[in-house]
Amino acid sequence: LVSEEAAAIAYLEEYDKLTADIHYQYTKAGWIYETNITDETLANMTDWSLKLSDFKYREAKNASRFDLSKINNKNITRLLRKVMNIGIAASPDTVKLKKISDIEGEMAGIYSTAKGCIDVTTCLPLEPDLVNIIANSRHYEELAAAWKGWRDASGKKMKHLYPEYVNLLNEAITFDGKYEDMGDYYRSDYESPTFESDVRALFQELAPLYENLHAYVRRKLRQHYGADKFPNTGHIPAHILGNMWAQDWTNVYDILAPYPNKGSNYTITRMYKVAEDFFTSIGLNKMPLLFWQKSMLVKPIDREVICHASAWDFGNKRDFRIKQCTTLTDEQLLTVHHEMGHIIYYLAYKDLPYLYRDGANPGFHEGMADIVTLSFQTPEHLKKIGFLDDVPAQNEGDINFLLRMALSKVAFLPFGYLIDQWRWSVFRGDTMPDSYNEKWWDLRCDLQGIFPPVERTNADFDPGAKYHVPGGVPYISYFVSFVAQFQWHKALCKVANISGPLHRCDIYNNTMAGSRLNDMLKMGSTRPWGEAMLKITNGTDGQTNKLSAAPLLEYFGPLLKWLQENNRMYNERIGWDKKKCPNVQ
Ligand SMILES: C[C@H](NC(=O)O)C(=O)O
Ligand SMILES: [Zn+2]
Repeated sequence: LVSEEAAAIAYLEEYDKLTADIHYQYTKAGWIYETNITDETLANMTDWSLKLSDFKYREAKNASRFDLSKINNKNITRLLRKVMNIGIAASPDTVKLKKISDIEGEMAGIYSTAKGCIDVTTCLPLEPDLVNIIANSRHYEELAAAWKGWRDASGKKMKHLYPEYVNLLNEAITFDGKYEDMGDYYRSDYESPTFESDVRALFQELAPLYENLHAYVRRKLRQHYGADKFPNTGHIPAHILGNMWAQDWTNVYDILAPYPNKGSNYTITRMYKVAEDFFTSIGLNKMPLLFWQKSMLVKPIDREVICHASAWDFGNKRDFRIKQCTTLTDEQLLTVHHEMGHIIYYLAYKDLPYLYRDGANPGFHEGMADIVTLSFQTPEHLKKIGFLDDVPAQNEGDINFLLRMALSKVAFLPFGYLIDQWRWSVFRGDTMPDSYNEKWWDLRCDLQGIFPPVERTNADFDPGAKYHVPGGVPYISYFVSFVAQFQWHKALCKVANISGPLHRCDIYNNTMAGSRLNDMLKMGSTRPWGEAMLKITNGTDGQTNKLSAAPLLEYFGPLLKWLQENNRMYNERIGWDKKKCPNVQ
């Protein structure tokens, strides 16, 4: 009699090959669609997504024949559970699954081909045109036109699709009774029953830092745009923060503090080479030749593409790509490092069983994508790589540098937190279609302290104006990433014996830091993520296997002190009226 375990091992070996092959086909179909949006490429992608669902459904049935209670090898049972954890593919109703793919394809198509009109004759794509207006214009009305134009052309156009999308996802995911709703399924990636309350506690711990940054930025923007633009509720207009979603404020740094513009002696390829050089300097992998041959690094001129930057693992251990409509800005240099960080993670775990080729949790993959940005943005480093012509060290003191980092790493926190607060409440049925937009602005006004520059009603669908909502991509992973990356930065700087304040630490060229990081990366998702966290933080002054806001607060400690003094000196109110939102019905 073949033991249950031996039979399971034989099955998993066969499964590993089959799943890699079909995922290769599915990923290739996705790539062909995203880099050339047509009816045919959409149909082909939908066809492969249904083939993949069929495969998952069939193999989940096959794997369920094993009696897990008779297998005490934790690795085998973890793999078998992953074969059976198939999300919405658990639904046998392939008509509904096809409908879900069709709606997703339609929403992604609307989002990626939308042209926002800034006046009666000028309609522009999001990237790079509208993004550049929001980043560079300093005219209130021009910014408002781009902000409104984008939302009218994207979210508003897909509003009618979202209610059915939510219902179909919930029907499919609750079919086998494992999950309460689609939000419950998304959260299960973190393998923790307390995950939702853990992230809420982290957010509350970080709120005072955000509120002090918000107060300072509001005062400086009020000086620039005039007090009449700022309601006495304390909110900041959503469209003057340099980013279409007000999630990253680095583009208005020039209003907030004097700082030289970025160097012009850069090319797109050099941006990628600089990023690669950082990873190889700490002992991590180079990009494979295929990466340079197959990636799409600039926006094509002859076809519609999905411009939102992304990193791709084709599942055959060789083919890894980035798709990015790269432009020459420092925000984009961050994104280049971000997407390449994903590729480094893929390369670190590429020889694991397919089921383990994943981040320890989704936030870890995003955290790895960002971790080097905490080192490479130090002024000394930027000068070293020539991205800055000259860093006026006397102006670029600690506070200016920390302020700049806070405009991306602190400003983001409420946004990274709130998207899935909205989405989870929709999947739970707490937020119904007739209050989608109202709930969205409740959260944006309450947690981010911003308000819409033009009237919003429930005819609008502003969540749909952010890529990840029509894209069906979870977002809490970015919030988790922003917390975890500072834990890792602190630990790696300790391992690298780099002393001094955390925000001045640069692990460039430090292979001890790189090898400690790689120890975590090569684990993939073989173990629950707390063990992966310990792999990095182990033995570095009291960090544990949990998420902790302490390293982020330590990194920005000097800035918080300065902000509190500055806000007090100008008698600037901290915070805003959380339950009042101007311009929202
Ligand atoms: C932070 C997130 N990054 C990403 O999608 O890669 C975003 O762009 O909204
Ligand atoms: Zn990412």
